[in-house]
Amino acid sequence: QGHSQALMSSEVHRSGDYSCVHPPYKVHLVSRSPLVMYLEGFLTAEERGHLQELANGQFQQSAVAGAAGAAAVHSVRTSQSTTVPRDALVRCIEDRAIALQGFNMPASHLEPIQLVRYGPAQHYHYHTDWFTDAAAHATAAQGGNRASSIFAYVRAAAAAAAASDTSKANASSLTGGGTNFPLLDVPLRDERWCRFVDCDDEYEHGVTFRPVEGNAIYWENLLPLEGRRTRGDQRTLHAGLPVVSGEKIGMNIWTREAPLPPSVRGE
Ligand SMILES: O=C(O)CCC(=O)C(=O)O
Ligand SMILES: [Fe+2]
Repeated sequence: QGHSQALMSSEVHRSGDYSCVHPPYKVHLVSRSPLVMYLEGFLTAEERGHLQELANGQFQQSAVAGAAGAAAVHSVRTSQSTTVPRDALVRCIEDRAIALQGFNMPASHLEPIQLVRYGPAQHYHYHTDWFTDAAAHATAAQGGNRASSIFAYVRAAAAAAAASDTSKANASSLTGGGTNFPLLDVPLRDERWCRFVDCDDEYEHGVTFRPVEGNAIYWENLLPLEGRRTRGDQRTLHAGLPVVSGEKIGMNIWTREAPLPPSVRGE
């Protein structure tokens, strides 16, 4: 009796034998300005496994938005990426991203969830998630700019060995691959942070988050100007540092200022 009441009062969506049950993740404030929050346990092991299945065989060389407005494959981002189709589990993660941001933003503000994969030596050089070339990428018709980012660690492990491959190279666990925010001026002095951030890092280098499976970083990309105008916050500059060994898979959820056109958002 108590059990079924608990199920009824929490939000449970069913689709086939899948139920959307949000994990009780913990939020740790990293910075008030820019707003950065650390989300411990944002993705469950089931979700991480399912996301990797959806992406299996789909990864392609990542594109970077180029100055001419065309997506260009560029050495600043040597990882591979893919968007994932929106099934019941992916919708569950989207619901969580909306709830985190105050419930009242429609799902149409969310870009399709993107996964990004890095092998040894692969990295994403310093960039902002907000578009610096707003005229090309952030018009009202395109949903405006990227108001917030959620970056989660889906996989941080030894590379999945090919069945035929017994070499030791594939067996080494993930080293490197942190997410560095060089302009984030927040000395995280409590040693409890050291599970999540690189406490050995030089003070001048801002904050480097360790790739910890299931955990995520949330931050806001834009600062208000007068009226409804906004500008990008340069302090959100960040990089995916080079992976040294193993494999890293991350998940991006980008929230736009306004609804995306259905052609971008999908169903
Ligand atoms: O890989 C990382 O740690 C960061 C990735 C990133 O910033 C992005 O995909 O926009
Ligand atoms: Fe980024």
